[in-house]
Amino acid sequence: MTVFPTLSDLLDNLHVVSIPMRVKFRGIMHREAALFEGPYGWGEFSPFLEYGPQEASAWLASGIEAAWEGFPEPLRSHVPVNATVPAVPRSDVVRVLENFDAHHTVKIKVAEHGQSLENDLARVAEVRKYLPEAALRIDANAGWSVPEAFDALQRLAEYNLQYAEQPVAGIEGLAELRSQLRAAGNPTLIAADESVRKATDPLEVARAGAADLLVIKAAPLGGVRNALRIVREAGMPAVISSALDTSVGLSAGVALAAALPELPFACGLGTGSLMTDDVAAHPLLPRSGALDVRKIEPDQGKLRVLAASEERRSAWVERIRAVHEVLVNNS
Ligand SMILES: O=C(O)CCC(=O)c1ccccc1C(=O)O
Ligand SMILES: [Mg+2]
Repeated sequence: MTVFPTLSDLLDNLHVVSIPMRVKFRGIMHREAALFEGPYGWGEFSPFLEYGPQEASAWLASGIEAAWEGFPEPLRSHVPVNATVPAVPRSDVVRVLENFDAHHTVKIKVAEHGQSLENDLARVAEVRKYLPEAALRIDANAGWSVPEAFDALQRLAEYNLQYAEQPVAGIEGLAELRSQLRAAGNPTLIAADESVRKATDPLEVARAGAADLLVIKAAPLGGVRNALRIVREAGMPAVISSALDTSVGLSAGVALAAALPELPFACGLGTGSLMTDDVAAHPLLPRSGALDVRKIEPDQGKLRVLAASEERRSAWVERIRAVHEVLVNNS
């Protein structure tokens, strides 16, 4: 990065927000995010709370890129997005879907800790019953073993899944599952998510031929330009997805999706619909199943209403201090 803010540049106009969610996701009901303004606009820093400074440093680099460098030129004006159904009980599926304005593509979370395959099958069946024509994809967040994933994907074959995202942990597991499915005549495509965004080398999946496509998130990959380079070098189709960000963070994902030469699948950037509120006066919410490519500025009133407690703000200031130091030492 050519331009790099000091710690006080980041802290001088820091806003920490806590946004209530409509539905539990990754076990949380409130999403916290730190936002800051630089010469090019606003950036977001919102690594999940369990991430240490090293892992979180890519997220800070992404927020800094947005605020101190801006985004590359877009190649399109709209980005089609999927609806996302968290691992809710079957009885909540329709309520969740109703929060999304279009349903051409739906991603359904499965293999949640403490649930059974029967819960997953019921959830997918409920989505299909409500949306007979939608393209369906599942995301197991590495929650299955290879035999469990094989069994689950055989039982889900009747839904003609668009793809299965990170069905198992690890690149070897993905490759093994993929060849078992093909040998059994099951054509379900395999997408890698955690195996890209949490890997020491994000290109390893591509080299190993362990997946058919990549799920790419701007923040954990260090920002839009770095993610663009990874997609280019991987030479594989990419689906851009959110990290459950505010509209500021989502706008980095949208900028990334808009700058990709090819965008064959709907992106997982419609997650604003899972939140009760947002920092922008006009949040990045899907219209007719797509997001506009546009710049996002938080609204001062929203920042006030959604402000986190003093205690949580201090925790984020400490976190930024530690993560900024990692970036400085790595540069
Ligand atoms: O891709 C989507 O539809 C929504 C984004 C999503 O699922 C997600 C959001 C936050 C953290 C992890 C994930 C994930 O893809 O695993
Ligand atoms: Mg995923």
